[in-house]
Amino acid sequence: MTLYKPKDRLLLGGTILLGGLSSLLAAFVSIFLQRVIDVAVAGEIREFYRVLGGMAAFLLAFGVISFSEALLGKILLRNVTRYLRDRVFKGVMKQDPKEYTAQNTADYLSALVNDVKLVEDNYLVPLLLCFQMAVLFLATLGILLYLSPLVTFILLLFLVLLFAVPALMGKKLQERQDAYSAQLSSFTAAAKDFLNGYEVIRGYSALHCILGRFHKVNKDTADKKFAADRLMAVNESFSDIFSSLTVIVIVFVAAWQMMQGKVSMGTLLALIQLSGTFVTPVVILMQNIPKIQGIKPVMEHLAELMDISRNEGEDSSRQEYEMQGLQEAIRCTDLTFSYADDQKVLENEDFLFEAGKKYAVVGQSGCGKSTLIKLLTGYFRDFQGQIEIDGHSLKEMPQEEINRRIAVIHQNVFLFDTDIRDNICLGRQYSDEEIHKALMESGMEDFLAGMEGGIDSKVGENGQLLSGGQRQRIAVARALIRRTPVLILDEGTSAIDRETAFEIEKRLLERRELTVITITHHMDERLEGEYDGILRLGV
Ligand SMILES: Nc1ncnc2c1ncn2[C@@H]1O[C@H](COP(=O)(O)OP(=O)(O)OP(=O)(O)O)[C@@H](O)[C@H]1O
Repeated sequence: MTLYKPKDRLLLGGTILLGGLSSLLAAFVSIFLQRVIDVAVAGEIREFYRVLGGMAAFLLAFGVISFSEALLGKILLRNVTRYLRDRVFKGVMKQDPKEYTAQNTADYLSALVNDVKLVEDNYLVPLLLCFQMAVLFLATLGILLYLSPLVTFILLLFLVLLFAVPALMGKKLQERQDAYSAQLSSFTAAAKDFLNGYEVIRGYSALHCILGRFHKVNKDTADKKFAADRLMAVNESFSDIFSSLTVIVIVFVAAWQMMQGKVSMGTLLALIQLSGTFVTPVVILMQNIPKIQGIKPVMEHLAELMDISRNEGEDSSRQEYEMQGLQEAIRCTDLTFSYADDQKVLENEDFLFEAGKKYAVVGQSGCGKSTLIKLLTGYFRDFQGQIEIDGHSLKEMPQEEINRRIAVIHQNVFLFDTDIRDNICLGRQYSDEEIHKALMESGMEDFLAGMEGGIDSKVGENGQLLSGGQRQRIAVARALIRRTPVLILDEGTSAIDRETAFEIEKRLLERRELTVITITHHMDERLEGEYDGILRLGV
């Protein structure tokens, strides 16, 4: 899985380099310490000031390098997490509808929020730290070897034993991290569900029951995290014991060597100081290596979501579709479709929707009317039989080409949490005239006149600041402004009062160039005569 853009690789290299350099400098503090003590014991005052000056310059360089390294590290984290979220989001949105709906949207949310955070905390930060600590460790080892080979040899014996611990725990921790990540996803799904159900919970006094469910999923999540943390605790306590033991060993062995006259007072103090810089990297490496090993399943999950690189074929087939609009007809031949293998929703259906004509599709609830729309608009393409738009097979048509020809006004309108204008234009540029026309045709002007912010009024989360009818009129305007030659109304005016709905539909049916397909349970009898064909599904 690629975590970095090419320019971030440079950043990573720079961070590692500076991190290594600052660790190297940190290890050399002990040499200054040794020098200053030995000079002081010998009473060499001039040499004492020289060492002091050197120390000041050294600290300055150390500060600059350490700050630059910290800053580069933060920039790297920002870039990588941003890049990861962008790629996961893009990958998820590019899935085909069947793949997309196979998982709960909370899974995607959890990947974007929790899993990316886990990668930051348990992979990126530890990885940078480990590089830095590895350099610090090697530098310390070199200096230790120079000051006292005996102490170094004893410490190395400890190490062999200590690195066995994270290696043994890595796999178990990986399993527990994986379980925690999956549980976080379930937690997000449940919390999202309960929060969305606020009105039902209040209206049916279901709070007690929902609190119980929340308590359970919350407890399971905390337990899964604790299971992983418990393993980390073993690791952490082992590290603490090791730290104390190392210092004790160094002090005793070095003091014994001093009594033998083999090391100076300065070397003894330098060795004591080095015990810190020897222990710290080892402890940090011990604590972080299992984290890095444990994050593998989370990274694999993110990689799966990112790597859905579907070729939507927008450019490759543009030539073929130069003909704009709908010239002749949409023809469905022997159309069969099922969601599950054993249950056919549509079976051997034939339809012809000719350009400029008006059709009503009627049928009882559950007979497959909305499914037919999903097939006509290329949402599901794994049907049997044929759908052709002006002779072109819809299965091979790029989505963009289908969207240029067909717009749907859905019964359940989704509105983004922005303003009315944005919900109509959906990121495209339209002239004031085009917007005005769409507002008029969708019957929106009346209700906009009563709103202080007009078309720039906020709609709230999924349009909750508006009424159902107002939301539906926005959906009508959203479809009309695209000026597609085909308009499908999936009960698209059911939330609007009868008279306004009649007016809107009548106006649409009067537009000669427009092909209209209305899906409805209740056809206004005044409009029946306006249709060129009434298709009955499921009879
Ligand atoms: N995403 C889906 N996965 C599985 N089955 C589905 C899915 N969507 C719809 N169905 C099933 O397909 C059948 C047809 O559903 P569809 O929504 O097309 O009916 P409809 O005629 O539009 O119904 P209504 O008039 O009540 O809106 C139903 O039995 C429904 O349970």
